[in-house]
This record gives sequence, C-alpha cells and structure tokens, in this order.
Amino acid sequence: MHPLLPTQQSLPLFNVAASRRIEARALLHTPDLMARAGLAVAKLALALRRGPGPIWIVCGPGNNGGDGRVAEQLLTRHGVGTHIAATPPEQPALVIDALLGLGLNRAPSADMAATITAMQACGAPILAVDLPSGLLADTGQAAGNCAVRADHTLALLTLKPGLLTGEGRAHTGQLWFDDLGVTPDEPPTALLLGPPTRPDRRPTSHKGSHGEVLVVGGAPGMQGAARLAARAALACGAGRVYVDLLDLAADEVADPVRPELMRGRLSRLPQAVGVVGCGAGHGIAHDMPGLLHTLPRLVIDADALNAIAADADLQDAVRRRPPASTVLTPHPLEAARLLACDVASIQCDRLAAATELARQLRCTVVLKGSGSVVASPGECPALSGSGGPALATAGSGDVLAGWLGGLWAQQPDAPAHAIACQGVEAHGRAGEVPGVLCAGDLIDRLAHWP
Ligand SMILES: NC(=O)C1=CN([C@@H]2O[C@H](COP(=O)(O)OP(=O)(O)OC[C@H]3O[C@@H](n4cnc5c(N)ncnc54)[C@H](O)[C@@H]3O)[C@@H](O)[C@H]2O)[C@@H](O)CC1
Ligand SMILES: Nc1ncnc2c1ncn2[C@@H]1O[C@H](COP(=O)(O)OP(=O)(O)O)[C@@H](O)[C@H]1O
Repeated sequence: MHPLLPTQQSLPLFNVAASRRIEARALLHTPDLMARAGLAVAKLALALRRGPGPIWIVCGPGNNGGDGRVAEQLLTRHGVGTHIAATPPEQPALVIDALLGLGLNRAPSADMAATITAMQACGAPILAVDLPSGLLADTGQAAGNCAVRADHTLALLTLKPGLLTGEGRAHTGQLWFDDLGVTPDEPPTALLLGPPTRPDRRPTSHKGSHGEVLVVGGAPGMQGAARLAARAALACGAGRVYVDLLDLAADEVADPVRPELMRGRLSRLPQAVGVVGCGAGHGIAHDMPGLLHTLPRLVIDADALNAIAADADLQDAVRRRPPASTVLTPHPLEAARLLACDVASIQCDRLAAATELARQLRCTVVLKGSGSVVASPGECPALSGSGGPALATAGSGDVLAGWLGGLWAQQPDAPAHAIACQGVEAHGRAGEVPGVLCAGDLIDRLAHWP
C-alpha cells in the first residue's frame, strides 16, 4: 500500500450515492468486502502504530464501525493489544477512527462529539477508516462543529471528493487508498488529476512555434500582478510575451527585471492568448468588451472576473464566445460574486459551485483554493489533490493565470479544460514545499518542473 498523493495517474472519484451503488453491486459477487476492509485497516495500523501501547479502536453504529471491529479481531489474533471503547486506554499507540464514514448524515451527536474530542486529545496518531468521522464525503465539509483531524486516512472501495477539497485536506492527513479489489463500474463523479504534462519543444522549433501571450492588467500600484503573470507565461515556454499595463507611459519598459517581456496592445496582437485582469483594478471593465470579442483564447482572472460579475452584458459576451475558448480562474470570493451568493455557499460544495458557474457562463472554471476544481460544460469535473498552504500568498494566483496562458500559447488546439487541468496540477505540485513560497520563486519552481 502506498500513500495516494502525489498520484501517478488520474483516478476516479465517487460521491456517496455512486459509492453506495458500486458497493451494492460489488457485494453481489464479493460478499467479503468488510473482511477485506478490516484487513486493509489492520495492516496499515500495524505499520503506523507508535510505541508499545494498545491500539484504541473507536467503532460507530454502522459498517464503518464494522470495519473497525474486523480490524480489531485481526490485530488481536496477531498478538497486538487493542482497546475497543469510547474512552481511551493508557498511552495508546494509535487510534483507529471507525466512528462514522460514508453514512454520516447529520452533525455528530453530543456523545460522538465528546469521543472525537477524546481521540484528538489522547496524543496518539489517528488513522481514520474511509473518512475522518464528521467529514462529509461529497463536499469535504464538517457536518457539525467537529470532525476528526486524522494523521492518516485509508479510503476504502472508492475515493471520495470530500477527502480532497473543501476542508478535506485539513482532516485527512496522509491519504491511503484500497479499492478492496473492486473495479468501479460506473462513470466517476469527478477525476483526481494525475501528473501534469508539459508541451513538447521540438529540437528545430523557434520562438514563432511557441505562440504569443498578451497580459492585460497591472493598474498603477498593482503592476507586479501583471508582471508575475507575464513572467510565468514566459517561464512556461510561450514564444513571445507582451504586457499591456494599464496607464503606463508608452516609453516605460514592460518589466525592468525581465527584459524579455515586451509592451503590446490588443490591436496589434489579435491572435495572442489573453491573460487578463491580474492587478487590473476597475479600469479593466472598459477593455473587457474588446478583449472578449477579439482574442481567440482567454484566461480571465481577478479584477476582470469582478468586472464580469458586475455587468450582465459582459456575462453575455462570455457566453457568446466559442466553446472551449475561455478559462475563468476565480478564488472563492470571486466565484461568489459571479454566482451572486456568499463565500460559504461556494465552499459548502465546491464541485457543485464550479460546475454551476461553468454551466451559467458556458466556459471553463478553475475554482481555486485547497482542492482546486476544474469544471467545463460537458466534461467530468477534475479535482486537484496538489498544492498546499505554501501557495497561500499574494501573487500565486497571478502565476497560475500566466502559466495557463503560456501553456495555451504552445498548444493552440487544446481545449480550455485540458489547459486548465495541466496548469492547475503543475502549479499545485510546484507549490508543495514547507513554509511559504513567494510567487516569484513559484515561477522558478514551475520553470524547472520535469
Ligand atoms: N458494507 C460493506 O461491506 C463495506 C462497508 N464499508 C464501510 O462502511 C461505511 C459505510 O457504512 P454505513 O453506511 O453503515 O455508514 P456509517 O458506518 O458511516 O454510519 C451509519 C450509522 O451512523 C449513524 N449516523 C450518521 N450520522 C450520525 C451522526 N452525525 N451522529 C450519530 N450517528 C450518526 C446512522 O444513523 C447509521 O446508524 C464506509 O464508510 C466504510 O467504512 C467499506 O469498507 C466497504 C465495504
Ligand atoms: N491552502 C492551499 N492549498 C492549496 N492551494 C492553495 C492554498 N492556498 C492558496 N492556494 C492556491 O494559490 C493560488 C492563490 O490564488 P489567489 O487567491 O488568486 O491569489 P492572488 O490573487 O494573490 O494571486 C490558487 O491557485 C490557490 O488554489
């Protein structure tokens, strides 16, 4: 058994309803699923326990508790000390959280909440069975005020989206997966993104082979955002990158640090990939009709998203663009403005929110944040298990927008959804470092990514 992340391949994710159907069909020819689940839990518990103390196994009323009880029998048979109860033993070597799994359907009762608190306080590492108790499998939200914060989670039978998005990553710890020998027999709810690819660079290629990007943004005082996007597009391999900084005098250089970047305007670059909105302020609203009408491929970020949210005509202009030619990259607040709701409504079901926004505006949506979601009309939504709090710093979103532009310049025939998936996963994996990653350093890491 191996930790799941980073994944070496794209994997299907299934919500509760789909997992239940898959389980019901599998049980017809594989009646020993719970025995398999218990064995997987026991094996991992043996590898994870710390010290000579007993393994504390907390079992709930349903099949999640059943998995825990099977694991307990196997561990006992193996000569390992165990303790099944709602209260902890002295110095447990590990806690197995088999309180609530897929069947969670309301906030944990007061008794269960007390048990969750005791698990958290006992000092031993926690291995959650299938899901951390209290975490909703579809959304990655806690059903009530408390949910287990596990050190390890062993997902069983199917991978659930809530393990990877919303608050999921804060509760699951290290993720493990055992499919119990069952191959899912229905389409997934979403896809977990696999390793990102980079565009080929033929030995005989020249800068004209790698496309053009036009970054439009950077109002006075916020030019850094547009420059970060432009530098990211350049580092990604775009052949030529131009910057149209709002209100910058015509004789100023595009970027004193990156002389490779050029000044450019929409009227001269009607075929470039547009990356618009980074640091643009309100002024971008004026340019949006022309940009939406002219550029064949557009990545829309930050203030350009706010401009669209505030103007029904711009929303219509987005909808009228050719299919698969537009990527929006909102963070949750920008998504809330676009959907005319609040951030909590976005975060309570990120997959649904991204899918709805993609449907409404007929374009690809990257809903950023922990467990970024890529949704497009007619596509199975994709979810990224990559990234982490090192990216929670100003400018990392600008880098993503620029990177997407750079990828698209080099792959003009690729649909928006494919570009967004490649870029989001590369950005997240490059951002997996301890501590904080400044946006400029993120560009360097992306540039040297395999
Ligand atoms: N049936 C099988 O053979 C398999 C079962 N599996 C396990 O079974 C789990 C699903 O089992 P269940 O459907 O029984 O679901 P659970 O074991 O998650 O919980 C269901 C029970 O908990 C109660 N409950 C739900 N929310 C509650 C709350 N907030 N406070 C108090 N009680 C609450 C429900 O009323 C029900 O009695 C999976 O997560 C997985 O661990 C898997 O191992 C796959 C194989
Ligand atoms: N905790 C986190 N886990 C994973 N990714 C994160 C986390 N925090 C931030 N990110 C990523 O960093 C980027 C931040 O973008 P954004 O909020 O637009 O920042 P900015 O506008 O400052 O550039 C997004 O790609 C987001 O998904």
